[in-house]
Amino acid sequence: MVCPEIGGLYAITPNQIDTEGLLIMTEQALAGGVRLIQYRNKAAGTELLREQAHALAHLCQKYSVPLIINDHLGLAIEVKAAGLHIGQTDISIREARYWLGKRKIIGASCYNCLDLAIRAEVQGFDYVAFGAFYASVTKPEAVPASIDLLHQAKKRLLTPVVAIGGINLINAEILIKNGSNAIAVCSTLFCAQNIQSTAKQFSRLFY
Ligand SMILES: Cc1ncc(COP(=O)(O)OP(=O)(O)O)c(N)n1
Ligand SMILES: Cc1ncsc1CCOP(=O)(O)O
Ligand SMILES: [Mg+2]
Repeated sequence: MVCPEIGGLYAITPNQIDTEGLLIMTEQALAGGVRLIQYRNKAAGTELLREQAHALAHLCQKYSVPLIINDHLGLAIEVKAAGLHIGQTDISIREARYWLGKRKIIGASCYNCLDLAIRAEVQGFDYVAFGAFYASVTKPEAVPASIDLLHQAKKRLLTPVVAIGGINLINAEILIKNGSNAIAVCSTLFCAQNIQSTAKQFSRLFY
């Protein structure tokens, strides 16, 4: 499936336990032109995940920006999110598609592996994500991916490509020039002094 919604700055939320703070930061990112939000919180328990996902769904609706939930299918269904991001150790696309239906966005982590992405396209994922392209403070254990992988992916795939991992305002340009449809960013965006202006600067790289 070719999905026109996947492009531009894709914000990955940080492990924030203060919901009010998370909403303030996310709203600044949205005001700066973020095109997709992924709710990812590896530190939250079930109740906090539910509270934050509901609050983010409401906020994203206000800005008409799709909210993608990381890992948790049930949560994506509960908050009527626009989609789900799944890694290789998460649930299968078959199960995710069965519960979410054709109209939701389902993204796949393909790490540094073109074969995974080719398979993901056949299986009907809406985007494939590669990375980490650069050292990530959010996920230091992520496997490194090369720019050459982007070239190969663009030759072989129709599915939009998302680049992730240690992306900042300098290296983002290289990833975009080499074929990334979207760049997924957590720390450079959410640790910025001015989140809105940082989001704007990332967004401008796409036009
Ligand atoms: C856009 C995007 N790309 C990759 C990932 C990583 O997903 P996964 O491999 O499942 O690891 P966790 O994020 O769950 O730690 C992602 N979340 N988003
Ligand atoms: C979830 C994930 N997968 C690979 S790197 C990463 C984290 C991205 O965050 P940052 O932009 O802070 O490196
Ligand atoms: Mg995961």
